[in-house]
Amino acid sequence: MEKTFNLSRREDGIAILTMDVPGETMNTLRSEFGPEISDVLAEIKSDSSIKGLVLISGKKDSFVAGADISMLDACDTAEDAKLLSQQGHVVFNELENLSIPVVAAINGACLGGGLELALACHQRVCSLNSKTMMGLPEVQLGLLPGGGGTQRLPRLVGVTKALDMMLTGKQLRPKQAVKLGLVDDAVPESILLRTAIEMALAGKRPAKKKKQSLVNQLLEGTSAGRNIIFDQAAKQVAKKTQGNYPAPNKIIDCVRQGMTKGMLKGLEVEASHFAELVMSKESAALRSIFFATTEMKKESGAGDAEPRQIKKAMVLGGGLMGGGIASVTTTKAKIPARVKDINQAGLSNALAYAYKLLDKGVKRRHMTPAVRDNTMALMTTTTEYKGIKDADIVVEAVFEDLSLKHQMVKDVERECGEHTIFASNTSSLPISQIAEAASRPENVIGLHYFSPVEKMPLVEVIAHEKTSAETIATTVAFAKKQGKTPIVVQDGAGFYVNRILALYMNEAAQLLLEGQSVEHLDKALVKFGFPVGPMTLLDEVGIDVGAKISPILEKELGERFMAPAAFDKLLADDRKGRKNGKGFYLYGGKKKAKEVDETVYTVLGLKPGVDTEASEVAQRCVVQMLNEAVRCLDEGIIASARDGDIGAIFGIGFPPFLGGPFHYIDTLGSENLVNILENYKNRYGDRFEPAEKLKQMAADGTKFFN
Ligand SMILES: C[C@@H](O)CC(=O)SCCNC(=O)CCNC(=O)[C@H](O)C(C)(C)COP(=O)(O)OP(=O)(O)OC[C@H]1O[C@@H](n2cnc3c(N)ncnc32)[C@H](O)[C@@H]1OP(=O)(O)O
Repeated sequence: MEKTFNLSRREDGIAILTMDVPGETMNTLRSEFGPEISDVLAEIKSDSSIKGLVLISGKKDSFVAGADISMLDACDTAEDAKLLSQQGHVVFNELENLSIPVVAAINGACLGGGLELALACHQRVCSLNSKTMMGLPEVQLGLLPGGGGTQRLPRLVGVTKALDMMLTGKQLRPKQAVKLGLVDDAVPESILLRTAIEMALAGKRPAKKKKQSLVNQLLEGTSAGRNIIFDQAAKQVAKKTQGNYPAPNKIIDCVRQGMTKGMLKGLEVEASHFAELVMSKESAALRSIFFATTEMKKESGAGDAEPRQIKKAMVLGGGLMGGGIASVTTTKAKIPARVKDINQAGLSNALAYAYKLLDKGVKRRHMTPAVRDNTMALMTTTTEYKGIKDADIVVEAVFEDLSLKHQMVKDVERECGEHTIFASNTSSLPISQIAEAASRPENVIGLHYFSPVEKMPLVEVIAHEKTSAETIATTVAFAKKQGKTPIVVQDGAGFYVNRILALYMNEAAQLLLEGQSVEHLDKALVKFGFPVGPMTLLDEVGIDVGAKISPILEKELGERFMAPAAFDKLLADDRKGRKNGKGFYLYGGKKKAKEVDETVYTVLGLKPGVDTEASEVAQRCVVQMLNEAVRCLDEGIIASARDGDIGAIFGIGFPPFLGGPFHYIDTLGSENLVNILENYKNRYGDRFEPAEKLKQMAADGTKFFN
């Protein structure tokens, strides 16, 4: 069998240990490597000519991406998982206890177990390659660093900073890693190996400890101080996770026990907690998201169709969405974008949007002002159709007005090339209706972004029946370059995400009209696992936007989408939400905590105070979303349950620890869900009628995923 580890000796006594997993694009750690690495370590220990060791990756732009997540997925019992962690401890401890200096030379992704491997080395040097990132992202998989990271990281960089890294899963760039003390140096890739060799030749040295503030020294230097840190961290975790994610508290416990009772005890606790988490339903759900998104990265969205290259883009409309789209096009995809608006204000907004994003990078020191300015030069502006003949794609982001979009289709076909794609960012209008104005309908497609564009990872690529496969593939590739996760959905009012969101929001509105308070509603859905509650979301998206979409959905999809009429009173009272400082909440005040605008009850003629059990409030809203998601799958709006899960999680923040609507239905059981819906139908009306596909699955006892 081809080897993963290759040991080469130099005349100066430094040995180079190269890790290169055969046939893989990334190095990952697998238990099967155990015997091989143990043999290599034995060889090193027995060879007195070896004066030092440098560990490096044989992969381009990647050090080690962590433990093989598929290996973790294959664990049948907690004991299996515990053994994996303990194996890692044995190898990493043996590496750390070598008498010769061991230096990790890091280029590219160094994540999870990969960073734990580097932490077991005596020193670390990384390249300044833009792909060099270091972090312990296990918490994002519902796990914790099971290769000694919960013990070595706090001892290297301090408890506070170690907890911050492990509880957020943040990935550090080279200079950030040097500043933190995670690595000893960051050098150009061309001299990485040479630098590591020099460090090894210089002999074993204690890692450069970064000076800590007096407060931190006091806090971290005493058990009482550390307990304050741990208790504070636990409070923050409780607030952020609402108790829905077990990993963070176990990370805190590993660090607490290790710092209190010693590293040996800490490693023992780490292996036990790691094992429990590997077998947890939350981690299984989060791992399924990793596998799904990794699989989607390789899909064109249109079978074998080859995407055309996008060398230049145009964005019509420089407002909130247009500005965001132009910004991610230039700052992420590095594709020139020409923004057209009817006035300078819109153009200035787009420029300011991009500059603000880039300047944040300069302030955080991971971008130079020159890079910022060169990237800004990729964005040009115009109030006329000039300089766009060579645009490969035009993204339209103007008002939801069909006649206006028809005019733009005609303008683009007149002013641009015959292959130029017209991609509409419409959030509700069927693409087939927009394409009616096109003489080349095969070039017309929907490309629906979510606000804020630079943060929300999802885009919906909406094909109407005449959209060509090449147009789909090209649009999907364009979105991926922008750093987006695209799902291809079929044409239909509201597409997928807004369609399932609409019923969820309507149910929240019904609950409000029944007397639930705004804050009770929002707290109930945040407790369930959403990032924000429905009333906050409506304020953020815009009450006027929601009011515009509802009648379109009702007309196309039926009266279950009819929004409560009382909500018209909100618009009559000019309540649009955050955008005009008047909605369900107060805006512009000095208080940090958001306050409900109590006058909203007067406008709606309500006296709140019913406040039913939060779990039922949440369930009524969520089962509406689940039921409609099943209808979307049944109608072919989404191609798979996988896409439906990713769309809901990445588009509206459906709780990731539940794996998405379809994983959640499997967890609930379709029969159980049908019973819940039937019960609500009897109590609250036909809008809870279970989807036909769901009833069939309940009868057949089938699941969406095996
Ligand atoms: C011991 C404990 O501490 C437990 C752990 O270490 S848990 C694992 C922690 N590591 C991670 O969470 C990192 C996961 N990977 C990524 O975030 C990304 O893959 C990347 C940032 C490393 C690289 O991203 P990108 O350049 O976009 O490449 P892909 O995501 O497409 O990945 C390329 C192929 O590598 C496979 N892969 C990457 N990481 C892992 C992993 N940890 N386990 C298994 N496989 C991994 C990925 O599936 C791709 O494989 P393919 O065959 O090419 O499709």
